[in-house]
Amino acid sequence: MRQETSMMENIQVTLAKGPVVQPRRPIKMRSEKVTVHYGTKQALYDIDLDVEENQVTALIGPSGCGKSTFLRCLNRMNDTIDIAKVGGKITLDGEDVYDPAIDVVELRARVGMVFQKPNPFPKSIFDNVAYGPKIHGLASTKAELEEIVVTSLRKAGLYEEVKDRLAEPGTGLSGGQQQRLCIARAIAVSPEVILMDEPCSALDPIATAKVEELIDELKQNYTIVIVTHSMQQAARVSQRTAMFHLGYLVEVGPTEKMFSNPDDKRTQDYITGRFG
Ligand SMILES: Nc1ncnc2c1ncn2[C@@H]1O[C@H](COP(=O)(O)OP(=O)(O)OP(=O)(O)O)[C@@H](O)[C@H]1O
Repeated sequence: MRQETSMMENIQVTLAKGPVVQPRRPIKMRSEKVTVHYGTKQALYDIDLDVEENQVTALIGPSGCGKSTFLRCLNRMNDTIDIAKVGGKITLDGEDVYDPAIDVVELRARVGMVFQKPNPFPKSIFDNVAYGPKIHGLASTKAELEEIVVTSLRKAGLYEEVKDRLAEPGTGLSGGQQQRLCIARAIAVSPEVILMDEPCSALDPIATAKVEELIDELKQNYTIVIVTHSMQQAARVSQRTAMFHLGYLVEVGPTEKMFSNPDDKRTQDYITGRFG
């Protein structure tokens, strides 16, 4: 009970530092009655969720509730899983992302993804970031490409640490630096939305703090959806929180409200550590 109270106190302290009034923003992505089946097993039921522009939306809920499955619906990463079948509708700026006319490679440049475990390519730091802009034809000269790489590394808060070793392998960086390199790689193709699937779960507290600071800065230019198991992290970085349970979206709302006065008992139980 004491542990529960102190977790709530921590979250309250974190929230107390954040902005209090959260005006609603334009809707960047909208999910309507989204379902996912893996074979015969249903993983998501009728998910209606609006993702607001230039905000961080946190997806929380106990293990196996469908957070990652939902995240992967947003840029059609579930297409890569043979047995996954997605129903319902998802739009990006009002455009149906499951429309057969949509170029999925293009979609994934607009809706980028950062994974749980940093996964730099076995290439140099420079090439890791340059790869996307090259295949998408975003630079017509070497100088333009260099400019994109440097700007992306700066935006990811990594440039100062790596500027003297851009030709060295990305895999030689620390875990936290590798994760920021992966964020730079996502940024390099000028995405509009960045999906993050537990981006700090493999990082130590200092590297986690750096990535969290970065997420806070990135929301000025990008819309971010993050899956996290850490209630403190959700409270620190997000403006909106969506609570999933057993494949259902239990509730979604301003993070402050979700952690201080949730509507649903399951949210209350989860954030106070009663299950999960
Ligand atoms: N590739 C897959 N094939 C079959 N079933 C899957 C697959 N991926 C996920 N599932 C199932 O879908 C359900 C939701 O899983 P998902 O990974 O989306 O949950 P989660 O909330 O992200 O979990 P965690 O917090 O543990 O990462 C689970 O029952 C899981 O076993």
